Amino acid sequence: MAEPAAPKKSPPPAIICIGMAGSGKTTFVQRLNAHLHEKKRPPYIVNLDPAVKNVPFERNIDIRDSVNYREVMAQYNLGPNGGIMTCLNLFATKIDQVLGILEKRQDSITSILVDTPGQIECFVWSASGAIITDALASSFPAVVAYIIDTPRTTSPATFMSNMLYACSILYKTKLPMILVFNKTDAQDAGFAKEWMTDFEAFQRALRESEGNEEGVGGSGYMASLLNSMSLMLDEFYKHLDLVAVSAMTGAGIDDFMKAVEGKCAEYERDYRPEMERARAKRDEQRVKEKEKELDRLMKDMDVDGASSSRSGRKKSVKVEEEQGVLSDLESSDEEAGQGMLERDDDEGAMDEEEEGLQGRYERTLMESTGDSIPEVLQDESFRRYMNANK
Ligand SMILES: Nc1nc2c(ncn2[C@@H]2O[C@H](COP(=O)(O)OP(=O)(O)OP(=O)(O)O)[C@@H](O)[C@H]2O)c(=O)[nH]1
Repeated sequence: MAEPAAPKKSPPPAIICIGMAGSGKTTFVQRLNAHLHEKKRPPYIVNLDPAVKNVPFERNIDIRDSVNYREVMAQYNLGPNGGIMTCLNLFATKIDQVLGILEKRQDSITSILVDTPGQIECFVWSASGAIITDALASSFPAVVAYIIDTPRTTSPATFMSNMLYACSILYKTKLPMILVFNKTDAQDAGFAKEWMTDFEAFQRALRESEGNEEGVGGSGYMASLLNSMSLMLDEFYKHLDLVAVSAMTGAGIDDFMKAVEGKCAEYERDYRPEMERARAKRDEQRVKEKEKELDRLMKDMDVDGASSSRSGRKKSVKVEEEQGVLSDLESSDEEAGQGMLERDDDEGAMDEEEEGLQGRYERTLMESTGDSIPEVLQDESFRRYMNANK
């Protein structure tokens, strides 16, 4: 009797760490990395912050290997934020290669950790940020870990601002989200849990903050705005998990990993079907547009009636041939990981590149001299010359 097939391993979750500057994203990724290594479940790490100087852990893919932030700023005459966005745009053009590498590795890794730039809007509100998150989410259960600097969120107004930001990220990325209250070694996150679960408690805190230096309580316009926003956020909190951690001491990391498991299940149940529906709609739209364009092209070519209809047919055959060539090119472009530098196997990529150059050189020679392999290429001494010059 045939052996029952081994159960298929579910793809590793992609944990995308997003948060305000200084909230502790890098320290959190470092802590998670150490924790997962300790559990013998090493993660795969992607750094998307082109401006960071030192990253205190080993990365598998680092945006800084593909684009030089300082050079981009100088070359395009950009400021720091423009530089980060342009680096992300350049990196986004290679995202299919990154995915190729990740998919190749997915059986041997247990999670993918993605560190993002501190300039949160450069990532969340840029086209490239959306391309990168969508691409990751299309192949892996993706979860956003929104890192919050707890000691800086204790006043109702800053808490509210942070929650609104989280809310906008949730609606922008449309991915399951975990609120990670970090730095709990310096400030307990009990107040946040209370405010998120007890609307009255938050209202009380708002009233108490009346007259303090932020002046947001009381009966003014700000107070009524905060009141109505907190009502709206009450609904939003139902979709979120809250975990309190300290990236410094490692407290709460187990809770975070449990929350990730829960969110992966949510991703499979709610997000994936929604995403697949959206993708199918997009593909259908694309096919329709292509058909329309082809139709228009055929009409344009059929300008002078029957005499040209024969040549029109010929041309249409040619168009089909050209399309075939195009789709061949597209599919060969999509081959996993070509050109993208993965930190542990870039040498292999170089060999492939050189192979490709020689292949192209030989093909060009063949095209210029006819179909058969030219004698010069059959010549052993020429081959040796080519190899010596590789
Ligand atoms: N007390 C305490 N400090 C922390 C914790 N996590 C991070 N920090 C400190 O917060 C500061 C910022 O941490 P980073 O990890 O660089 O923050 P980041 O969000 O990656 O910063 P950018 O990428 O520059 O936005 C550093 O001084 C860290 O030492 C924590 O859990 N507890």
